[in-house]
Amino acid sequence: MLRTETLSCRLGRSLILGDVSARFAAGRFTALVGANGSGKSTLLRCLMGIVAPETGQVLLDDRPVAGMRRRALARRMSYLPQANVCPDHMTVGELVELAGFGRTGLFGSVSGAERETFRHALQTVGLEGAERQRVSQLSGGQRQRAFIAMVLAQDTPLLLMDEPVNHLDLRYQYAVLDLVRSLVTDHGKTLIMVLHDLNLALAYADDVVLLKEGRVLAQGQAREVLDAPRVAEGFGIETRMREIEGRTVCLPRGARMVDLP
Ligand SMILES: Nc1ncnc2c1ncn2[C@@H]1O[C@H](COP(=O)(O)OP(=O)(O)OP(=O)(O)O)[C@@H](O)[C@H]1O
Repeated sequence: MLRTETLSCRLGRSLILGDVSARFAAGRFTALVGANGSGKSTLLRCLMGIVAPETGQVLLDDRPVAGMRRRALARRMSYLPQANVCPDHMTVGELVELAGFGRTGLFGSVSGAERETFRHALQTVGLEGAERQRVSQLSGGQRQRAFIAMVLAQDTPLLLMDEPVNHLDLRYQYAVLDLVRSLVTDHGKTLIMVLHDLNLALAYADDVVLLKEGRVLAQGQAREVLDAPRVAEGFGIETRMREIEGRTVCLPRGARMVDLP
């Protein structure tokens, strides 16, 4: 289990996170939600040990992440940042092969099994056959899918993803979310994902951590946390929750919508 204990974080002079004690249960999909600027990306970066907390700590199976070696951490956790960059000349195949670094080191050779993992990751995001294409020459959504493949190919027990489906068309939003859901359900992986779409969080996530202004407003099972009063408090909007085919769906209230015939 990954958790933070009374974590606070300052960037420049601003306190970005304050007193955050969040739990990310093993073998579950936790969606990290909250308004723009509420601190979701900063919290993910603290979890990865990229940003050092001012006070408090991040614990992985009760051990402080701060004391762990980067390589050991890379075998346990993979991370997809919100903005991804790679050298201009890098191909899709080379990008995905970077996934082996945590296991083999930068100059280790790639085994047959790993090649199969890379191929499967590319197939999942619909980029099989694009290995020789330059990442810089792909569309925004295709590029995002290449980076998702790189993270999937790392095959770590824990995956942290920052808004991975934002630029994707619906087919690949669902393909990526279906896949990560099955990694959690069928393969026991632990997933922490920043998601803006509350309906995707309700459809795919087990748990939710809702941030507001750098603090945890609520956490727990998605359907319990995401009710209309909490969404109003967290996002400053009026919504209504409806049950459709046994699922909770969040709809805008008061917004002008198309009249039904
Ligand atoms: N390097 C930095 N220096 C100073 N402030 C920063 C820095 N990076 C982020 N911030 C501030 O920290 C706050 C939280 O940013 P963060 O990116 O974690 O929020 P977020 O919830 O992920 O937002 P979004 O939904 O817009 O992606 C924002 O007010 C942002 O301006």
